[in-house]
Amino acid sequence: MAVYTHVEPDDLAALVARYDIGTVVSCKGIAEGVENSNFLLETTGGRFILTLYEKRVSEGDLPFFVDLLDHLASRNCPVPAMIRDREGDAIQQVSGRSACVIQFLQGISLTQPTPGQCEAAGAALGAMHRALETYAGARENSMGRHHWRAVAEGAGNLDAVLPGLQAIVDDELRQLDAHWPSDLPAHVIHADLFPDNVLMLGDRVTGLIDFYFAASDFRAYDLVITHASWAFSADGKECDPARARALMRGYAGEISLTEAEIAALPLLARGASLRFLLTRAHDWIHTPPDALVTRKDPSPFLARLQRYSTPDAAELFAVA
Ligand SMILES: Nc1ncnc2c1ncn2[C@@H]1O[C@H](COP(=O)(O)OP(=O)(O)O)[C@@H](O)[C@H]1O
Ligand SMILES: N[C@@H](CCOP(=O)(O)O)C(=O)O
Repeated sequence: MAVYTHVEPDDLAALVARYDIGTVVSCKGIAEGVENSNFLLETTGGRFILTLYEKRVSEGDLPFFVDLLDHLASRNCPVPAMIRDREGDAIQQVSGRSACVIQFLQGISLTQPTPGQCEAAGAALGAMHRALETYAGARENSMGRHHWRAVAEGAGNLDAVLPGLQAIVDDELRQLDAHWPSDLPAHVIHADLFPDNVLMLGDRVTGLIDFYFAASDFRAYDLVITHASWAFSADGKECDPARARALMRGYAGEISLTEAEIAALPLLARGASLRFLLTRAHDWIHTPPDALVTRKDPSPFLARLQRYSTPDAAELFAVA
């Protein structure tokens, strides 16, 4: 359960009173998620998500996320609307946190997607990338590769998370610095399109959510984040070829990767694996003991990093 900040009933009633959404019926903490405090808010006007933004979301970035979702909605991407109050404001203050009331979307977050669902997710990612090619906004990727060393240092004793991890991370950072590409197609990307951030009904994508890591970066980096999170077993040790191919096929139906992008995929995927390994290791050490949250295990992303480093890793990205 991700609830770091609690909302008093009077504060909630005052917040809801700013909107034309009726009055509060119930408000329950949501079990999924690790970054922000999320509540399922029921009012006499319907069902909404109330998000209070925590540690990794800066208040100054919120107008960018609101604008990004407006752009994607205008291009028919299945993203939730940020609800505006009577003054037209989407961003509020509650319990000392910035907060938004967000449209509730139907659908289920998957844990073990089928190949058909992977294909649909790949297609939704590709369609979103096409919509983002025309998006004028930009945001520096605060979780991008120039920040990984600082995340590693900020995490503390990595060997306490997994024995030998510090040396692995140091070596990987050196290799990625030496070989990271500099000139691939780039625009704003989602940067965290894990299965829990895609809502689906059967094989249909009903929602793309949780854009709070969205930033300017290589589109192929977004693709490998999705590959790493959709195509592997839960322990990160096995890449399922059927799921991987389906994901790549769905994406290829929307976007034709350049040769340089295809060549870079294994290295970008190592970077993506390191990025989530590091933030999970950081949170493993630093999550407050009283937070209602289930910490995420870093080790499956070490396993992915190792798989993407094997000589045949390019085969994991085959379309057929
Ligand atoms: N717009 C939405 N419609 C329906 N459910 C949502 C919506 N936004 C979030 N959720 C639910 O809340 C959970 C946590 O949201 P998420 O944005 O992923 O949190 P976090 O940023 O903390 O990781 C999601 O897995 C989903 O179940
Ligand atoms: N997807 C990341 C962490 C961010 O969590 P989310 O709940 O916002 O997707 C991970 O799995 O490490």
